[in-house]
Amino acid sequence: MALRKLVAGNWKMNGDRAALSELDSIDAAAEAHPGVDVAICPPFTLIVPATGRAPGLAIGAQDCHTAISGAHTGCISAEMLRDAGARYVIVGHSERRTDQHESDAEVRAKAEAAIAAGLVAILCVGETEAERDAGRALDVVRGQLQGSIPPAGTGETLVVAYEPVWAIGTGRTPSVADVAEMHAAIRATLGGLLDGEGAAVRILYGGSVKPSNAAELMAVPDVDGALVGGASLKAADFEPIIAAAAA
Ligand SMILES: O=C(CO)COP(=O)(O)O
Repeated sequence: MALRKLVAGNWKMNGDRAALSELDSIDAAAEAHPGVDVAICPPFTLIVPATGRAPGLAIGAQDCHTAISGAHTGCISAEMLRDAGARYVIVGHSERRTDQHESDAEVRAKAEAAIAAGLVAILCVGETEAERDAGRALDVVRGQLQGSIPPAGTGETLVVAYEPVWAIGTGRTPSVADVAEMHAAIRATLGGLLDGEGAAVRILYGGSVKPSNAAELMAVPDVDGALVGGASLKAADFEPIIAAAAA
């Protein structure tokens, strides 16, 4: 089943108000390709101005807390993100799994909080280079999915992003055959965890997606879009990726 593709940009800890000018032509590119969903996940500080500046784009966040509110200094809840105008939130990014020691159980709780707040959770999984070299990539990702997929997730509320850690920000990508093998394994695992809904959950590829490789990645079976880091910061790089997803 061909699912509607989603191209999401993760700005990570980059961007100030001046950078929002990039959204003008990204918004126009999204409008020019109505068959593709386009989202930008800027830092928290830019969510409100981003929604005001680019009403045609879906805006997302890069993390949320597991609780709705309370004594959690410095944290942001999914409800707050929804109130700010966000529609998506990334959970379980490998940078947070490493830097903030987030576990699969915590990632699942964040995804559940996001869905309860009416957001779409983009849940990230992916193996390290050592795990791939040891032949464990499929097992590692299956384990992450089993530990973190919310059982109530549907095609409307949940997106999975496969991001091999060693491909993030390195310019390296897995072979098309390796991406195909992993996405097929993720699809099968989702089927086991979510029954019929597993076929409706979009599976994005992320890790050094750029204009020069987007077309071949988007053509891989069960690649339902991309989660893009560095190449989402500049409209000139992001627009061709949107176009590749639309082709
Ligand atoms: O981590 C990523 C997106 O979440 C990928 O980052 P790059 O596209 O910069 O490799």
